[in-house]
Amino acid sequence: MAKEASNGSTKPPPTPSPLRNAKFFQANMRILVTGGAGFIGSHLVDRLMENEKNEVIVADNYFTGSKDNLKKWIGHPRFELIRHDVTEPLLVEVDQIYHLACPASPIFYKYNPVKTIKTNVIGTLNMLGLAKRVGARILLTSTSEVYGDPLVHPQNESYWGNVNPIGVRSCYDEGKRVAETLMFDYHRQHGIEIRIARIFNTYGPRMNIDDGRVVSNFIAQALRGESLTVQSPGTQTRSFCYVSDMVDGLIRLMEGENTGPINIGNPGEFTMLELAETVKELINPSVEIIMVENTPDDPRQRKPDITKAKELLGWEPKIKLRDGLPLMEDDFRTRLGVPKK
Ligand SMILES: NC(=O)c1ccc[n+]([C@@H]2O[C@H](COP(=O)([O-])OP(=O)(O)OC[C@H]3O[C@@H](n4cnc5c(N)ncnc54)[C@H](O)[C@@H]3O)[C@@H](O)[C@H]2O)c1
Ligand SMILES: O=C(O)[C@H]1O[C@H](OP(=O)(O)OP(=O)(O)OC[C@H]2O[C@@H](n3ccc(=O)[nH]c3=O)[C@H](O)[C@@H]2O)[C@H](O)[C@@H](O)[C@@H]1O
Repeated sequence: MAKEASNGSTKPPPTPSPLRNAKFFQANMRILVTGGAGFIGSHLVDRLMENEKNEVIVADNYFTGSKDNLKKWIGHPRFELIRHDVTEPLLVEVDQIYHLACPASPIFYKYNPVKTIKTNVIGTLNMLGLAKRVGARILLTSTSEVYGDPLVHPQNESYWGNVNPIGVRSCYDEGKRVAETLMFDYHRQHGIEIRIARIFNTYGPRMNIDDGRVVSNFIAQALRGESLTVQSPGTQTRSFCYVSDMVDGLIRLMEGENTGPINIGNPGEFTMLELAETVKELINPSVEIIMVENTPDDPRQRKPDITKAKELLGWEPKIKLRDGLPLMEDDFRTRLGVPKK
């Protein structure tokens, strides 16, 4: 049983699938990754596939993800890729579910907000229903956006947040808040084994080139020789975690004994102007930095308090921003066809 934050009595977890006792059952761990064709999901799949005891099933509707991210596993006997939208029920027999499916870049989650909230609410309900039916443990990738425009800094998990319920970001941040609520209600009411990660801004290879998020925007702009677009006022802060650190944190959370929510992120905090200056210095000193208009409800500051992750998961990030940016640059150069001089 998970140790923590149950906020009330819980039922014991449901018994796992009868397949567990079947005569021809293989001792492999079957793992479903929703959103596994996306940025974080595909890196997670790479790590899970390294373990020969794991069978991995990816369910993705390819809204922001791509088969390309998984091409090295297509056809592998321990890997299966399903075109599936999580707003529809899914019937598979699995032991663990990493539930990532949801567009993450503000440009994409605001593109069809009704679909985004359906993905967060109905999609999470469907995955919890699946977890209940087969007795699987389920991990939700929630977000630091549940803290909204935070009035507490840095943010720890006991902060309830400052979120606009009717703004243009609400489909995502309120959607994730409901998803967290559903996770805890299924845990208390049905004994489902849950894990909640509150992910802070993550970057790395395989982000969509035109993803719209700040790190990928600045790197693509620097490589194309375009001006770096800092959205005003430029003093807003974010804390950036390299994707391999993130994947390590997610797996530790899934394998550990704590429900969470647990912040997973890198506490190194930068203003967007500082980030632009760093990208300019490291990638293309000849580009300009320009100030452009911002979007509504942009959080002014964000930095994770990772005390819980350190104590409960023995996790902390290893890769500093200055070391992670060049790793991402190499991947973007290859995809944009811009060789190093
Ligand atoms: N990258 C970050 O900085 C960050 C920060 C906080 C939380 N998260 C969370 O982590 C998860 C992964 O984020 P990412 O950065 O890899 O984003 P991403 O957009 O690259 O990946 C999301 C994946 O989910 C798929 N998807 C979207 N809607 C779906 C649906 N209805 N049914 C099935 N698949 C669907 C997409 O096609 C894509 O492959 C998301 O849940 C996101 O909210 C990410
Ligand atoms: O980590 C999180 O919890 C959330 O963070 C991000 O949302 P956001 O921080 O707004 O991400 P970006 O779009 O990358 O913006 C970061 C900052 O950069 C600024 N920005 C963005 C793009 C750009 O070209 N220039 C620029 O200055 C934005 O105004 C914002 O202040 C992710 O996109 C969400 O998926 C995720 O859940």
